[in-house]
Amino acid sequence: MPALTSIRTTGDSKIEIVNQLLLPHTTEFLEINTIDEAHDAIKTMKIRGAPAIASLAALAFAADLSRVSKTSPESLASPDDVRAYVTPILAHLYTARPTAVNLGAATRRLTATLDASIAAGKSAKEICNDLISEAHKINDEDVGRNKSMAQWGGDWLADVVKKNGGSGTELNVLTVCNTGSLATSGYGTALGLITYLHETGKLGKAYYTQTAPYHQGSRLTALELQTLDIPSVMICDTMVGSLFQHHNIHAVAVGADRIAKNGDTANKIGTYNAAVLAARHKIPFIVVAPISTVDLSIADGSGIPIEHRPPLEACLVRGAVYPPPADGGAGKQAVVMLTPPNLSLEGIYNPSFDVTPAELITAIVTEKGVATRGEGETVFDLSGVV
Ligand SMILES: CSC[C@@H](O)[C@@H](O)C(=O)COP(=O)(O)O
Repeated sequence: MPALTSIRTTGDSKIEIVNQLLLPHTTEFLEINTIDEAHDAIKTMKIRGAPAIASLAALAFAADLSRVSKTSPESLASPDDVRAYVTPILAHLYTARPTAVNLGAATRRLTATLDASIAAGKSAKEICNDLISEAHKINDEDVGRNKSMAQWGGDWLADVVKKNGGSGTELNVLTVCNTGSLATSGYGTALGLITYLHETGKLGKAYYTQTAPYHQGSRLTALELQTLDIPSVMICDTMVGSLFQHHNIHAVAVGADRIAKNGDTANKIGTYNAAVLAARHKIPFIVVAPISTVDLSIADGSGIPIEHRPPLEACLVRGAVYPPPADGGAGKQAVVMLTPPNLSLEGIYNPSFDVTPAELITAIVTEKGVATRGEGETVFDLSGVV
């Protein structure tokens, strides 16, 4: 089966996303026709995953600019008009989710394009064309770099295992959350590494946590692995320690929402738990993320803004009613409350991300290669990598 997709586009302005809140039981494509619809889709997690939200923001921006250039060209008559129009849009898109730096990297990159095109003395129309083409690049370049990261990381892991006396095949890799085609523009980051190992005959099994409370693992990673026919095992989030005690796991591979200059990494809640346990069991812990996820303006993890989701989200699970209908179709979609009625929402802690300190990370893989810590170092120096 072909890999899943999070965003599809037709022409220069039709954008559709798969509503990830309804997966894996219902595949519903939603049209994104305005900047506000893109902002809402990102904020409410109809689309999620650091690279995918940056791609949607960029594509929605391009579609909007292209539409306005055609329908009311008089509002974009001068370079100053273009700046006045696009600046608040980029600022608004940036507010949709705070932790994933890729969104900010995309809006900053578009602002830099605007500044450069204005400084070069271009006409308003040329500036708009530059912005639209740069926005498309943000989406288009994602798949290629994911494939590079997957290869760098997959080959590196096989070598490490061989150096430690293993065969470098039948590799069992645990992942957290969802980092595949649904979280990116295609192929994925950590899930891309797992896919690469599978494609090159080096994978034993992919293990993945359910990833409560949003269940990106049991809803999305399960679906992606099933679609790609990759042998896999799901575990509950609480089972990571048991898995490491009883099974031969060769690595943990995760994505990232923001990586500080010293390598401290924010990723889906539960990643830090897995890293602590991996260190205890001497299992390599690999972060796979594009360069755009590295934020050199933040010295260490204490400066990374952590999104707290609405408390109610931690009380709910989404899925389909069980048992499914006899005709083999998906059951009716349902949202079920797990907690007692009237439980105070003030008594619920719901951070969406945690920060794994660099000293627990064995390698950070980007499209440029594999960065490791120096001998005896507890941090990375990523300034040379970006
Ligand atoms: C390639 S995706 C990397 C991260 O964005 C991913 O691991 C993650 O934490 C996603 O969180 P989400 O809250 O689902 O957007």
